[in-house]
Amino acid sequence: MASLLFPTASALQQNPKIICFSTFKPTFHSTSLPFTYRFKGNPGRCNANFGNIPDVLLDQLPIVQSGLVQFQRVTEELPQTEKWGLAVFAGLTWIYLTARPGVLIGAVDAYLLAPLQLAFDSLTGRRRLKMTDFVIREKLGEGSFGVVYSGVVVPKNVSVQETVEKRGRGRGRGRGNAAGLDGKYKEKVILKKVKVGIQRAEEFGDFEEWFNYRLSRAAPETCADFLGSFVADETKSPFAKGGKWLVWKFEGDRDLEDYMKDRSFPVNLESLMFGRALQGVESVKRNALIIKQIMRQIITSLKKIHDTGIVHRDIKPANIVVTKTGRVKLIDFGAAADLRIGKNYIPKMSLLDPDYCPPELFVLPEETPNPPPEPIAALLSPILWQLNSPDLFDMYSAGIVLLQMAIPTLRSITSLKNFNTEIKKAQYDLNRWREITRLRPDLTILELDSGRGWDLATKLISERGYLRRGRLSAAAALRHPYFLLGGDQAAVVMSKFSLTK
Ligand SMILES: Nc1ncnc2c1ncn2[C@@H]1O[C@H](COP(=O)(O)OP(=O)(O)OP(=O)(O)O)[C@@H](O)[C@H]1O
Repeated sequence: MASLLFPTASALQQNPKIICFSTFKPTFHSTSLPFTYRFKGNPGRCNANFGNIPDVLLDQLPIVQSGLVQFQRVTEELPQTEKWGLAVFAGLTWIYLTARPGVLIGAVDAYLLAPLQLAFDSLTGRRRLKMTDFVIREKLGEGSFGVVYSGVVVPKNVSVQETVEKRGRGRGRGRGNAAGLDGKYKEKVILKKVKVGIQRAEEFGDFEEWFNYRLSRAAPETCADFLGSFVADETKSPFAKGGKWLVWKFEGDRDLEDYMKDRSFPVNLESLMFGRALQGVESVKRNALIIKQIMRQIITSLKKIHDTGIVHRDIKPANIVVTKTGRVKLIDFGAAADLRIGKNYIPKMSLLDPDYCPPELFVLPEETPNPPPEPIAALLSPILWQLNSPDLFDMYSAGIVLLQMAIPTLRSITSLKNFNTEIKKAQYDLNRWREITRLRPDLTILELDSGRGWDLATKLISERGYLRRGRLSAAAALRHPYFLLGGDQAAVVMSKFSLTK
């Protein structure tokens, strides 16, 4: 990195990488350098602060500079109207390239940041994981394409024979210390074994890896910290030679589904999220604030991933982990689709959990063709996004999560299934559902503050309206009165300053 701050004449002569953009006509130049740099007037007066500019960008500056000179020369000769036309065209192109899902930033990510990340990870050894780096603790779950385990990282100077931790005290999802492994094994991880021999499992494993790397660059705070992948080099249960494994940092003991199964929900999340800041608040209001904070975090994360062109497609409490600092993170990107370049998008294929899936079933209309090659898909993606608002798919699922958190009787699998049957009958109109339901929902939490929570729920759980819109996007949901002036944010801030947490 080179730091450029108020360059003086001598600095300009000494540092081959200083360029003053504000002027173009030459009065000073240095030829002792690989490029010829020209500056107008007194270079000591050039007072732009470039901050820390990476060398790789600085190397591009001569090209940019000469481009600007060329541009100025060309436009100088043009008549005024054409100059305006050019400016409008440049403006519209800029708007198009920066509109969601961000063709320009996507190209920077694909052609610059991803290779840089790969180079950095290779240099630091992050991409050289191997099976002997980990000891498996216990199986946490199994999906269609993978089996998930908790595990620990074997410290560098230690070699272990066993691949699976021996049973003992303190076992279980990261609780207690790593039993039998004498406390040296402090770094807990989550490992997902991609199933071998299952149709499309390997493909989904590769997609999940790709999405995790992409999000680790674009929106790292939204998802579990991805450590990389490895291929097992021998068969030693549960490893099978040639099988692929994905590894994440262990983010928390329980996911939102685990917390919601507990009768004390949402109070069981209070101390994690707010410390003691809600003490003294009346019970219903306290519950409402906890739920609002969880919902705010889920929707903020959704907004960030949607901004990158990614739709998660499997939002549900089991795919939301709560960290020990009270942060909510999204996991399981195996079903996600990047609609900027068409990654993991196959027309008419849905990989859904029917309990959380919106009525349209597909993220894009069924007649959408197979995506073209990635650069072309990327160029067309703002149009596709404007016409179809694929992000609203996740917003419906988020609405179901809100309803389940706020209405205790909707938390069991059976009652959620009944709800889905009823809401279908009510044509996905929550107000109509309220009149016909036999589930006797307690709507107290949603009815607080003049029913703001209920209003938000009705705008998330709905059919798509005119032009496939209607349902609130993540950005619009965050502007809904339910979140505006929400006391949950104030309580989070207070808990940060409180020493009693
Ligand atoms: N980084 C993590 N930190 C803590 N717990 C995690 C993490 N990743 C996953 N888990 C736990 O493991 C469970 C299963 O993970 P996940 O949902 O990714 O796999 P799955 O659904 O079983 O597999 P599939 O991808 O085949 O659907 C989660 O519900 C969560 O409780």
